[in-house]
Amino acid sequence: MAVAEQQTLVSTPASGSRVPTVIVDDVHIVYTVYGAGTGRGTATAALYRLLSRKGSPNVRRVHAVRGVSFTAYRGEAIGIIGSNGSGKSTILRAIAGLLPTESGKIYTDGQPSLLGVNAALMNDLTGATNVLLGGLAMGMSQEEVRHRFKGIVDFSGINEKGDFISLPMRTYSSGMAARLRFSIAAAKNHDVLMIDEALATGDRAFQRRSEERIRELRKEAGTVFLVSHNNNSIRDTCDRAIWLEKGELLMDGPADDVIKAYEAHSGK
Ligand SMILES: Nc1ncnc2c1ncn2[C@@H]1O[C@H](COP(=O)(O)OP(=O)(O)OP(=O)(O)O)[C@@H](O)[C@H]1O
Repeated sequence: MAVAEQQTLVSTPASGSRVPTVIVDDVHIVYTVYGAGTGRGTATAALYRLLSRKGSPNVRRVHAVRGVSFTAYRGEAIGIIGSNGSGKSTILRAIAGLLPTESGKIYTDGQPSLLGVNAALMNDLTGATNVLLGGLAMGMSQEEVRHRFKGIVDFSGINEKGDFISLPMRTYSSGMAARLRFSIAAAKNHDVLMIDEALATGDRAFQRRSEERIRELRKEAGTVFLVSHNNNSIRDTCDRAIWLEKGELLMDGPADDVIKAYEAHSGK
């Protein structure tokens, strides 16, 4: 794989002008899948090929993002919408520097944090130890994590029904794990914070707290990207939305307008 085309943005804004935090310039992203079938024939034929182990392993390319360009500015919360497989997670992973681009360039101001990846949570360790590790992984000092510990646990709501924070993460439901991950990540101010469907797993009370925190993070001058299939979540937290479909950018504009067009398209 080629080296990721993510570059640091050196911004020297004139006073009063908007400060760009992420520039995505005509980006194409292609996954290479090794050992894939050719896609021809029936499922039975594919199973036969698999069992007979004949032929060389096939390589297939999935062109997930096609010529996408946009600029994000400080203080914006941008919703990324589109149907399943339209390239939303892929573009976020590329902005985080986790995927190389096939062509095009991504410039970022600081290190973007992709929620769920930067907070390196470990299943066999307790929630409490994960709060410490996650905080350290995000660059906080031990003192800072200790100072924020209670706030993080309270925000997550993990201890609402008993002392769960001292149990290993593997005993948590997927919703509880997602809430703790969000709470750790949201404890720090980020230049660019990207949240991929994290809000979908929490209950309504947690979603409200998270949306409030996203609004605060925006005020603290960061840029927030939110990938979600919940259009109301996007409407409540984002002023701008980007609509991807089959890897292409179909629309970029005020969240209300873009969601309206998307809903009309998807018949919701
Ligand atoms: N690791 C991978 N290897 C190969 N192809 C992949 C990989 N991850 C995603 N893809 C493909 O890239 C395309 C875009 O996927 P992506 O996960 O970015 O979509 P998405 O819009 O986030 O979807 P969803 O709403 O279902 O989460 C899809 O065709 C998918 O099959």
